[in-house]
Amino acid sequence: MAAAFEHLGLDPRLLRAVSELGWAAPTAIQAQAIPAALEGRDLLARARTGSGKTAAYGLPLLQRLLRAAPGAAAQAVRALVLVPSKELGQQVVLSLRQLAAFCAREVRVADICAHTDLAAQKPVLMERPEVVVGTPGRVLAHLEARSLVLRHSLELLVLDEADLLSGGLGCSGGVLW
Ligand SMILES: Nc1ncnc2c1ncn2[C@@H]1O[C@H](COP(=O)(O)OP(=O)(O)OP(=O)(O)O)[C@@H](O)[C@H]1O
Repeated sequence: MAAAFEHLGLDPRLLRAVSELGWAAPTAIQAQAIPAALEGRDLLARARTGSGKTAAYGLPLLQRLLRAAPGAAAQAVRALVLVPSKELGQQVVLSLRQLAAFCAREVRVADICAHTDLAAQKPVLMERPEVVVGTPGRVLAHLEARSLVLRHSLELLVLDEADLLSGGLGCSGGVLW
């Protein structure tokens, strides 16, 4: 039987969010992935659709950002989640915000997936959110415009639905989901 969420070493604020969502126990992918990710290991995970992969990376990602939260003066983008479509991105943002509901001040999640004017998204990034969720095209455009700077602050990279992303990125490493 899978371990209870309480036995995974998660921050009480994350446990409270999980409880509010009514989740009784981790799914199989969550029970396997969360302890390994909390140890800081790079992961490549695959599970069927609807198996709870978003929280499998989302919970350890949030935990890591909470565990070593720098002071407000050092605010910067620390985690990047790349998604293949804006629709998936919106789902991921919603899930991460639900999981971060009780630490929303410490960990802010920005959505730059929408295909709106770049200038309209810049204020979101100027807030220096800890987590950015975006499609490769949008992220690249913001990097080129220097409205997104990752070089000195990025700690965590997630490639969600990496099989759909990899053609566009030509990637062969990182944290793949
Ligand atoms: N431990 C859990 N207990 C109950 N429900 C859960 C649990 N973890 C996730 N869920 C719910 O299961 C649903 C599917 O989760 P999620 O979207 O993360 O799956 P997924 O594996 O990423 O799916 P997809 O491959 O379609 O993106 C969501 O509604 C989520 O809230």
